[in-house]
Amino acid sequence: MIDTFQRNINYLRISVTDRCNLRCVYCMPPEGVKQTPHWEILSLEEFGRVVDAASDIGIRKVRITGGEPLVRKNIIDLFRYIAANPLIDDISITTNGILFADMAADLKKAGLNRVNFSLDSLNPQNFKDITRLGKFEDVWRGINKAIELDLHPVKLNVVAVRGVNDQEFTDFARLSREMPLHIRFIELMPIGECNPWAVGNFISANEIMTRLREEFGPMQAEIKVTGSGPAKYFRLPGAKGTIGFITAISEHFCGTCNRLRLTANGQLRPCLYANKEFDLKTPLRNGADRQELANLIVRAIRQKPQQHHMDQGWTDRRVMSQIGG
Ligand SMILES: Nc1nc2c(ncn2[C@@H]2O[C@H](COP(=O)(O)OP(=O)(O)OP(=O)(O)O)[C@@H](O)[C@H]2O)c(=O)[nH]1
Ligand SMILES: C[S@@+](CC[C@H](N)C(=O)[O-])C[C@H]1O[C@@H](n2cnc3c(N)ncnc32)[C@H](O)[C@@H]1O
Ligand code: SF4
Ligand code: SF4
Repeated sequence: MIDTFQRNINYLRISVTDRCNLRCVYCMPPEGVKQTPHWEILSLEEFGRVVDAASDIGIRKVRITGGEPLVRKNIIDLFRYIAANPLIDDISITTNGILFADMAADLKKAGLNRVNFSLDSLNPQNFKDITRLGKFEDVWRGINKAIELDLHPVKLNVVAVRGVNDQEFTDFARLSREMPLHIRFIELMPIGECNPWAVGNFISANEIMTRLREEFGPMQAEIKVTGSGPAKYFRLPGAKGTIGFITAISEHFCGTCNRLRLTANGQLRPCLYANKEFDLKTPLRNGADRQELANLIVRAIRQKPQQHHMDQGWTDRRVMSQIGG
């Protein structure tokens, strides 16, 4: 569906749980966030009904995220359900990768097309410090499994944080030379847990680019890596993979925004950064049919804002793990 600002909204991101097996420093406090009661979280069947209705009004791509989507019980069933919808042509996941390796083959069989891993450090100790709970080797095994199973393009999300992983940017770039990985540096957004800490530790994509050029020389702009997101890609000479930038702060991409978000408790959120949400849980549980749900989704899309206002601070009660990144 085309929204008020002539953007084609064809991408739905679903946060299937607000729970997570890690506690990344920029995303969650050490004790985790207060969990939503079980009954408030949509069932897999309810998520499936929303996807069906959304596909009727033009959603073609679905990303499963969280919290950590792979901690959700029976999550593979949801992939299988979505894959059976002939209108959906791309099913992807954003995961911290801890549980991925052992589930990869089943996920692929159920319909997963591709995977984005969040990995902020290539150094096992630094990785542990950032995630508080994670083991680097588990994620690394997952990444290799994704390559082996041809879940291409395999992307790595690296949230850039000054004093935390900026000493590793060149290592990540080197990795893109050696392996068929698309490594995306994400500008830290002042959301939830890391606001206002994020402001002091922010590194712009421009600064990262300058550092990489100093080390590797000019990079070639890459026209397209399969995906629905806002990253811009470059390639080092002869590299198997690419380097991408997600410039949510320094150069926002709201003008070409194509997405909607559904939170784990059934709220449709037209913009990551605007706290306006549309309740789908109540109608779902009151027996709304596919057409009624589709009408509600249309109503939400009509109120999608033109752009974010991150400069005005974060006033939402939600944190990133509840919105799905
Ligand atoms: N401001 C803003 N940031 C976003 C948006 N979508 C994604 N991001 C940021 O980009 C990060 C990576 O997103 P992913 O979950 O990997 O998905 P993607 O980049 O849309 O996926 P592809 O389809 O593979 O391009 C997110 O965690 C956010 O930090 C958005 O709509 N607005
Ligand atoms: C919230 S996580 C959910 C999925 C999964 N747990 C994971 O980490 O991939 C989705 C993405 O949001 C990113 N993220 C979380 N907080 C962020 C912030 N404040 N600024 C930018 N990206 C953030 C994470 O790095 C991750 O790539
Ligand atoms: S970024 Fe992902 S893995 Fe890290 S705490 Fe947030 S939800 Fe969990
Ligand atoms: S901040 Fe909102 S409008 Fe801008 S790209 Fe993200 S979701 Fe779209």
